[in-house]
Amino acid sequence: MNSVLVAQDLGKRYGRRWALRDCSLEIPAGHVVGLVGPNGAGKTTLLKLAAGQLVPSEGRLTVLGGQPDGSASQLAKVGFVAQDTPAYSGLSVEEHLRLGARLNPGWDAELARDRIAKLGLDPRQRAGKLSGGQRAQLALTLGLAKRPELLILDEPVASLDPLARREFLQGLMEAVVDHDFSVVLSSHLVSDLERTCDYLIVLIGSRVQVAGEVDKLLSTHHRLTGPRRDHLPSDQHVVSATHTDRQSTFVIRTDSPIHDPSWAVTQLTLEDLVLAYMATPGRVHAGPTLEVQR
Ligand SMILES: Nc1ncnc2c1ncn2[C@@H]1O[C@H](COP(=O)(O)OP(=O)(O)OP(=O)(O)O)[C@@H](O)[C@H]1O
Repeated sequence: MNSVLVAQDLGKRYGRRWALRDCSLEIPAGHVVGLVGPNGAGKTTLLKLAAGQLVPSEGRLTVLGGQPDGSASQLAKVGFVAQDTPAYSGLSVEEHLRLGARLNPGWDAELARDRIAKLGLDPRQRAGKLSGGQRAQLALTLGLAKRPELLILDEPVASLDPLARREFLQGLMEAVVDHDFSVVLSSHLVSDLERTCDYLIVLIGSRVQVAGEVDKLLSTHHRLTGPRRDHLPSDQHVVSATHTDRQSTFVIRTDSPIHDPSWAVTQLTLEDLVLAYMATPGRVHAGPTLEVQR
């Protein structure tokens, strides 16, 4: 597998406090990857480490085959759009583009100019006077015009209204089609990820709970609803379980078809799947009775 990022026992500590610890994961190339997890899971820390903005306290991290050490060659390969879509408020749009050109050897001036024109942004307007959506688009333009092999976006659309979010993500997707690069995108807005991402990682407490291609994840996770049972067989990977007095609902992960007629089997949306992992991270239930044909 060609990987854009490989982390092994990666950790980052601030004083005595670990922001990320024992994090191991591998992100394959050629995907738009959605990174989700609850507040404080370590997503921003992981993404900043990958972008070379933080130095690991322990473990190993390889991004595009190199160390994210802040070197010019590594910085040229990785674009980073940070959480607060930063821009220099006193600089105009045009000045941002000029700065981008000066700082990035692979700068695609035509892409940047075309994008700004298409967005209808006035090149003379100061970034501080742009709307949140326009500032996010400017930050995305700066990230794209670097022509990175990997573009990392940390909750870029969190503060945008639904239309601005859609336009931002559409712009991102068009750029991926045109220029063929890998993307890692963190967001709490799973419905946005559902439209955008083809690979998902759920990170909780620094640990990957589940990772894989979205289609595959959706086809191997099922919701079972039926008469109350406290447990499923120990070989079942139970992601979550909820019970009323008379009814049980399990979310399970399996490649096999389910033939037990006492279960109503329904498919999950990506949001259901993420919530199932977030509700009961890492829990695997054991016990009797589920007929699964192998
Ligand atoms: N500069 C810092 N100093 C001390 N602790 C920090 C620092 N940055 C992050 N942390 C802590 O590290 C943990 C992980 O933070 P991080 O921002 O990586 O999580 P996150 O998953 O991105 O959260 P959110 O979804 O809220 O953005 C949190 O407990 C946070 O308080």
